[in-house]
Amino acid sequence: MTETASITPALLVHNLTKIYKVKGSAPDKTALKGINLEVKPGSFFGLLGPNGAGKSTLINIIAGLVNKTSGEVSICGFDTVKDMRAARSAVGVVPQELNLDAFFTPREVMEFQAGLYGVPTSARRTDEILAAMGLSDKADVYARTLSGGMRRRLLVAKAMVHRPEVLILDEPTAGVDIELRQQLWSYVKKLNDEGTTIILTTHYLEEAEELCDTIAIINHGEVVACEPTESLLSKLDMKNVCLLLGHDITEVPENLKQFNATLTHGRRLNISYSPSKTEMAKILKAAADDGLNIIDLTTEEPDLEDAFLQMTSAG
Ligand SMILES: Nc1ncnc2c1ncn2[C@@H]1O[C@H](COP(=O)(O)OP(=O)(O)OP(=O)(O)O)[C@@H](O)[C@H]1O
Repeated sequence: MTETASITPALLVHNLTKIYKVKGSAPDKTALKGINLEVKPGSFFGLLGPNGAGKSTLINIIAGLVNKTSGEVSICGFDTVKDMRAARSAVGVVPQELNLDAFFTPREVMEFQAGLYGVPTSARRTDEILAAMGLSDKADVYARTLSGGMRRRLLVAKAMVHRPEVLILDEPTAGVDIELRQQLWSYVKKLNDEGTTIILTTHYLEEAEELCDTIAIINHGEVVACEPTESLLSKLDMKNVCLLLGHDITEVPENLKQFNATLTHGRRLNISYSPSKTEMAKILKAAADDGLNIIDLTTEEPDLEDAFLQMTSAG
């Protein structure tokens, strides 16, 4: 099926600016410099960027917690200002802070939230969501007795109460151990498979690489990249090759020095190169001219960490 321009984006951000007014003589802080973003419905979208890049500001504007300075944001076609109620019902946000009322139980948190969003009792899924988050046996204990990981999962459960079409997860796995992280992801993936659009901010690049079909990188309040994960990675003009030798050497041989080869072990040479500028055949010829006996060769593609560093190092 060909995509048509008429599909309503899950999230549309147009020319969005945020300037924080700072008290006193300090200059105002521009956190977002006219950014544009489009998230397709059903996408698993990653929002990455170094600390202070503007991710939280963006998420808080989408969630209606921070006022924008200029520009437009719409969720599933609803403008966050003109159609505020509809926009808010279309989105669920899992915040970074573990802000839960200590004297509510998970069941009460869920029921209270369902009430706030007007979810009829017959349509509530408190037990189902708590079970999916591994919280069934904690459903009736005070939130203050829950561990950090459990609180995080309760916040995810809470954000899902009104079945939002778009779920935003702001650093959801910070402080969550590996096993529970897997559990969280399997539930979030299931929601995504069922059609929920997921927007994720994370510092775990491998997590974004594994989960997200599209990734935006934001730096200094600007979007520096936004494209399908695979094409983002394939654009990186960098590859690593590792040569395993049949004999020990003590230093990088003469002909391979031009490729900035490094000796990581008596029999292992690593070379990073740009495929567009250097042909592998040239590296192999240099190695042969150096009289090296290569018994094995492995190549490595760049990962998201490389992309991230490359895209954010310019600023
Ligand atoms: N209330 C505020 N008043 C003034 N400046 C602010 C305020 N909130 C954020 N900023 C500034 O705006 C910029 C963007 O901050 P933001 O929290 O959105 O970044 P971030 O990408 O979410 O970072 P992190 O990954 O650390 O959460 C930063 O320079 C920050 O200091």
